[in-house]
Amino acid sequence: MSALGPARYGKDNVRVLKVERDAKTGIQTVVEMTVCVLLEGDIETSYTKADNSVIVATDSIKNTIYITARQNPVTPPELFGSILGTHFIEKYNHIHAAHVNIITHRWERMDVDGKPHAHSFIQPGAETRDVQVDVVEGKGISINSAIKGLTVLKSTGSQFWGFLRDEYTTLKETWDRILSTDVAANWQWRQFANVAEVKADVGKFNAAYEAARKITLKTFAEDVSASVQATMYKMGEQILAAAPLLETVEYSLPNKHYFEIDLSWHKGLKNTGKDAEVYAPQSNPNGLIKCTVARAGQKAKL
Ligand SMILES: O=c1[nH]c(=O)c2[nH]c(=O)[nH]c2[nH]1
Repeated sequence: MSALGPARYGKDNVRVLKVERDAKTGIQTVVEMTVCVLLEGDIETSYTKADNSVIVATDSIKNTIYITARQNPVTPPELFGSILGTHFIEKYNHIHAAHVNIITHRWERMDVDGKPHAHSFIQPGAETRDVQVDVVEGKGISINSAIKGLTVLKSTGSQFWGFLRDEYTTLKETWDRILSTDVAANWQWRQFANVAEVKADVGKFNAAYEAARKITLKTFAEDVSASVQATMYKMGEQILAAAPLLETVEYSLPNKHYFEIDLSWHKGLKNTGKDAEVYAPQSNPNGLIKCTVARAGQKAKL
C-alpha cells in the first residue's frame, strides 16, 4: 500500500514581456519576467484515481498569468505575485495554496547621445530580481524577495588572515587579494494577511530592493574585507536597519578565486605579493559562504 505525500503542480518557465506606454510623453517601459505557478489543494484524486476533474490545466494556469499581467501592474513583482496567487485560491474552492515564483530580468534604458531613449533598452548581464510569493488559504501571503546573479569584483581591499592553521592547511595569509562573487541575497517580509495589506505597503518593495542592492554594492566596495563572512554580515545588518518590515536577510556568496601566478622562473619576473599584476581566474572549486541575518532576539530559522 502507498499513499500520496505532499503534491503540487503548475506551469513553470512562463515567459512574459509587458510594455507600458505613456501616451502623453511617448516614453515606454518594459518588464520581462519568467513565472512559475504551482498549486496545492484537494487534488489527491488526480494522482491516485486518475480523476482529472480536479485539475486546473497547467495550460489554463499559463493563460491566467498572461491575463493577470494584462489587467494588473506587474511591478513591484511582490504585488503582482500576491494578486496572481490570490486569484487561484479565490477562484477555485478546492485550491488552498498557490506558490508563485517570478524572475524579473533586468532591462536598462539605453542612453543615446547622452539622453535616455524612449523605447530602447540594454540587458546589462545575468542579474535578476526574484520573488517567491506563497499564498495559503487561512494563513495569508508570505513574500521572499531576492537579487541574484549580480557579479562583482574588487582588485584590492580584501584580506584573509588569522584563520585556523593545522596539518591540513596550505593557504597563505594575505593582506591584499582579489575578491569576487555572484551575489545572491534574499529578504523575508513579515507575513501579510491579504492583497490589501500588500497594496498598503506597495512602496516598500522597490525601496527595499534598491536599498539592498545599494548596500550590497557600497559595502562590497568600501569595506576592507576581513573575510567574505564578515563583509556579508555587515551587508545583512544594514539591510535590516533600512527596511523595518523585513524579518531576515540571507546571503549566498561564492568566493570566486583569482590565484597569483609565480613567474619568477622566467628571467626572475616579479608577479607575486605587491608585484602581482597577472592572475589566473579559477572556475572551480570555489568557496561558498552563506548566512542568515535576523533581528537580535529573533533567531533565524535555519
Ligand atoms: O573570505 C574567506 N572565507 C573563507 O572561509 C575562506 N576560506 C578560504 O580558503 N579562503 C577564504 N576566504
